[in-house]
Amino acid sequence: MASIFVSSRVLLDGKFVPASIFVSEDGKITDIQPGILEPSTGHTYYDYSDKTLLPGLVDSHVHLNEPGRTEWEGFETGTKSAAAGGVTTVIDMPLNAIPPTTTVENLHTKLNAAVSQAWVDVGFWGGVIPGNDNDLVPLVDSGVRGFKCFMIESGVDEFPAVEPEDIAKAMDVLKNQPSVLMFHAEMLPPEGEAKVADSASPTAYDSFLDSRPDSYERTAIETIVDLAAKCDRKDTLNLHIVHISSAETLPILERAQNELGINLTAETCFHYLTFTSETIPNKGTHYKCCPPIRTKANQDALWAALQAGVLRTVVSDHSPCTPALKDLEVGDFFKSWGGVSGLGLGLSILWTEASKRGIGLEKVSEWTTRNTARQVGLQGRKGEIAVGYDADFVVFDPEMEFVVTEDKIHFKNKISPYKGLTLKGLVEKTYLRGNCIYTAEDGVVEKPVGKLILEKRTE
Ligand SMILES: NC(=O)NC(NC(N)=O)C(=O)[O-]
Ligand SMILES: [Zn+2]
Ligand SMILES: [Zn+2]
Repeated sequence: MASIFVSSRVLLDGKFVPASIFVSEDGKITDIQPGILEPSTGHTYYDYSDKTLLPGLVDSHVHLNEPGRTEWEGFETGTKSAAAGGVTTVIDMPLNAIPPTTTVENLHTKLNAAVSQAWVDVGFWGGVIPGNDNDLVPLVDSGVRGFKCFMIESGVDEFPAVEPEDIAKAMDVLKNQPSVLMFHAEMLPPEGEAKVADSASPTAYDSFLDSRPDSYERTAIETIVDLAAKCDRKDTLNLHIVHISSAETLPILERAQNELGINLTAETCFHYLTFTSETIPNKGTHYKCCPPIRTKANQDALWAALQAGVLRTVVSDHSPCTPALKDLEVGDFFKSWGGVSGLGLGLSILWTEASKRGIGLEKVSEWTTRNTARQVGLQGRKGEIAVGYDADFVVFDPEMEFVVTEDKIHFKNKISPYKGLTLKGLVEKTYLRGNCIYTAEDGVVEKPVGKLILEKRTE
């Protein structure tokens, strides 16, 4: 049956207004009326008149690791934890599953693993590695949303880093495609690897921080911008930097965006906006990620860049592993796997921090939902409450506080620096294409109704 959702606070076009949303049987928004309408015959009526209704989040950077490293994460646990956090769409990264998503055949191996295990809608990134330039267009045609490459070792052997020549080739192939080329932007600077004192303790966070300095990120992004500036069709080439951690990159991004005419967007992550290096304990390897979490002053500059629009999206970069690989007992930052787990906690995390800074929930939604949907080419379908869009909703209580205890964590390995924090803002219910997929009382529904997103991008 068709349905009506009503609320006094619906996020419509960036503003909270009272509205009634009509949803068709197949889960599309067919009409939006101002104000709170009465129930009408022929419609199931969902009364959230005292609640806040947001569009379902689109987390464009998650590693689900299945098949091949399903003990790290999997489609079932990953998408359930997304559902529990109001995330109705995730886009899976091309690495850490075996095989990596670098050929159409490998994509199909992943799709076979994902099918009937999607509690939310799942899209896929492809990967660029040395020598797979002939695989890129077939992957675009098979529906990948774009491609990630590494400019430094990725941590897994089957996903090697690219050289500038490989990037130039990929730019040339993708410049006329409806796609986006994305970069793990850390690269050794001309002076070589950062020197960490022999006496530095491997369990001290500062030793790790010193080993991945700002100059790695600056060097990578300068290289990308130089290569893009040389591309003959930079007007049709979409580029994106994943997980920006260093504020020293911001002037380079701004110049590329505003002066060089390069279509370059960039994201940062929940953890860079929440944690600071000054307060990470020694042996705290659950905070280890690459690039690393930096200083408080650096973090303030990332917040300012979001508000200025230099950074446009905030994502989880959920990159989990098994407890043994985190090396928590010894706490050696150089041996531990790099990656922070936080899938599904993002809305509450970001709202907790934003509200301390006097930033509205409208902005939080824009960065995690509307802008991420655009980045992955799902504008017109995901990321907003608007006619013609999927009826993906979060019923959110912005005032309710909760402690992140293990029972609130739905991902497979419950290792996370967010554990124990008090967060503000509770996801009460999540709807995917008009179907309730999560309630705070009863948890995630039994049967998955998520779809694999494989339609080719249009831009
Ligand atoms: N192999 C990885 O999953 N790496 C990830 N690891 C992080 N961010 O620490 C990433 O996205 O680069
Ligand atoms: Zn990365
Ligand atoms: Zn990642």
